[in-house]
Amino acid sequence: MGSLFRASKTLKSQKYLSLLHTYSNFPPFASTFTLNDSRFGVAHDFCSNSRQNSIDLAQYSPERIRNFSIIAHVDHGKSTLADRLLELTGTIKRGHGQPQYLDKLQVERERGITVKAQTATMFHKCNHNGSNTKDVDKAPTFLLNLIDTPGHVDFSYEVSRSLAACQGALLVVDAVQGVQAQTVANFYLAFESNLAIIPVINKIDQPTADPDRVKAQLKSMFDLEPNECLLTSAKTGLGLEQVLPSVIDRIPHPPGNTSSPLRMLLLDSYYDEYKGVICHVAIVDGMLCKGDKISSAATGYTYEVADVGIMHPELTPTGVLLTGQVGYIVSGMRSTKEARVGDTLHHNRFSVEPLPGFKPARHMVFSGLYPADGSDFEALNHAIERLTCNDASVSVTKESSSALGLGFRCGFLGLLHMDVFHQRLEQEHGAHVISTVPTVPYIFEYSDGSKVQVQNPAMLSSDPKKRVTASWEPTVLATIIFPSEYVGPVITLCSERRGQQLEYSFMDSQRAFMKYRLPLREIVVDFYNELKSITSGYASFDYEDSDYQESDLVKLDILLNGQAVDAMSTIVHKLKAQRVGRELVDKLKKFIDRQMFEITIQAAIGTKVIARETISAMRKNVLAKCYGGDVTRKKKLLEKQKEGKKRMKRIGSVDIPQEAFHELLKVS
Ligand SMILES: Nc1nc2c(ncn2[C@@H]2O[C@H](COP(=O)(O)OP(=O)(O)OP(=O)(O)O)[C@@H](O)[C@H]2O)c(=O)[nH]1
Repeated sequence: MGSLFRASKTLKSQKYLSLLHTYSNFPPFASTFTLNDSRFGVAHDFCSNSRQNSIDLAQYSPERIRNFSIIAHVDHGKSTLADRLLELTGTIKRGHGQPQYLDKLQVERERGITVKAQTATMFHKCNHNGSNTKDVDKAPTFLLNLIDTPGHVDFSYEVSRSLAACQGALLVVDAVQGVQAQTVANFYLAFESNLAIIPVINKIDQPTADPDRVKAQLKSMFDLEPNECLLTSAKTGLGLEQVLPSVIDRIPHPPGNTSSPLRMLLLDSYYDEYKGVICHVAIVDGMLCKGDKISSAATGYTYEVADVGIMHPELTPTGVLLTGQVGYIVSGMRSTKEARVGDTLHHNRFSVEPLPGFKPARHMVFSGLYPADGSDFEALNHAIERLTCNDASVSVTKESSSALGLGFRCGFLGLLHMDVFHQRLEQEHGAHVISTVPTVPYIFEYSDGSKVQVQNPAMLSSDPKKRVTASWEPTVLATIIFPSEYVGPVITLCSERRGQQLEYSFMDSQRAFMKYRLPLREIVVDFYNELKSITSGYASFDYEDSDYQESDLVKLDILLNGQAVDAMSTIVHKLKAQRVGRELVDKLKKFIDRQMFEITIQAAIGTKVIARETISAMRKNVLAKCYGGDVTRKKKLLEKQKEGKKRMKRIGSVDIPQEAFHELLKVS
């Protein structure tokens, strides 16, 4: 495409026209496309659909496109920096009154974290040598696709997918906190994807900012040159003018072949009530027009493109997407099973070599999801299907529990991911769910020689002929960075969690760096909170999955009035069974209201009871504190009690509130 712009005006338009006719499904001259670039002198009719569209993408050859991500440790300022860049390029209004513009989900705004990668297309005039030109009118305009990514380790799958559409990344590091665990993880994700990395030291407005120390850390850990670091404050705007020129100058343009048949990578999708499935795509080769017929390499299904455009920052139809561009398509896909993230879409008339796609997500935590009201199973099914369209990293299979009825076993990338998924189910789809105790995927070997992966304790065979002869649990390689004065407590915590130290060094005089192999089971629940509390909030933590290790595992059952509640059983290390059993029983006692009869709560391994509590009988009288005769107040309290009961789950004869299930999740 580079030569395209060096060629004559006629050649340019002819080449585009011939490309369009070769690779689009439109017959020659039936479709027209308006090329408005004044340098061309003439306006060419090119594709009928873009006539109404004010943005003309035809003038952006790959040489004038930069696709980049913003990556960083949690809270180092990615979303704020993204806001400033969107304002700087006029993509959103300054003072638009909505900080962290790209954090669109309610859960993101409430928790102040990014959980979904978001793309926004910006246009910026700049001279290619990287300096903002004095003569703005003469400088060429670049099309910049910015992808804001989550920082939390549970969402690193989002980061690695986003990086597949990029050639470069801004590695944002807090000038006070310096390099943290997710800085290390994200750097290696970008490095292994061969991206150009621009270090950005942010928050330099802070009184305790120490950019020189951070520069030294970046040099010693990643060999990034101090003079390549940009110094910014996304809050005050200091130093921001260097960011986009550096992106244009230091990040290569997308490769891709404009004259090859269309190949586009499906990056993400979500369900829109009005438009159906909307897919985010990156055009790797060729071009796509509205009305084209495309096929999926994964499913073989064919679709007609009903709408195509860019996120600028909201969906903006352009009628066309060209090589190197990132945008969205609406193609009448009906379900999430059709929109497969990592799939290659191509014109149905040409068969193409599929793109490598993405590594499948590895699920770290499994949990059962059941409708709070058994009759809502279909509604929950529908809600999960819609949500997995926007979160392809969740695995879903149907399962049934004797206590909770029909439900789903879902695999998540971590506990925060699981929590966010629940919240989104409730907030975005109005579903009320009960989740079972999370478990990690164990492997068990039986006396008949068979081996099974167990994602649900209920799957463990109770057949006496099939005794468990060996068991294995998954482990992770954890990176922990923290101030050196906390070395003692961190080592103690890791040994309590059955960790094995692999590496121990100092990044500089103030910060220690440790690598541990830890059983996944030990970190999924509250390891990070504990680590934060023993280091006064200064430790950062990240992990990658590793091998399975042999381990002595047992199934721990919870019995209510002698009846086992399958949704509450869990698999634990034998040495920890006693403590975990006691904690589970104590928690349940706190959360189950006294009822008209006595309730016994027991924790047991096989037939051996290891902990027991009793709740004595009594009806909870909600009107006890309500003196006097205000009928409306009494009615209100009784209504509230009724509402509360609806949210309880009757197991055998015992009503268990939803919170009890949630509390059990926190026991490790
Ligand atoms: N003082 C100062 N504060 C900043 C700056 N940039 C961001 N912040 C603040 O830092 C906090 C985190 O900023 P975010 O932009 O949400 O960080 P993030 O990296 O996107 O966070 P995650 O999406 O959760 O990973 C917010 O309170 C911002 O206002 C800066 O340059 N200076």
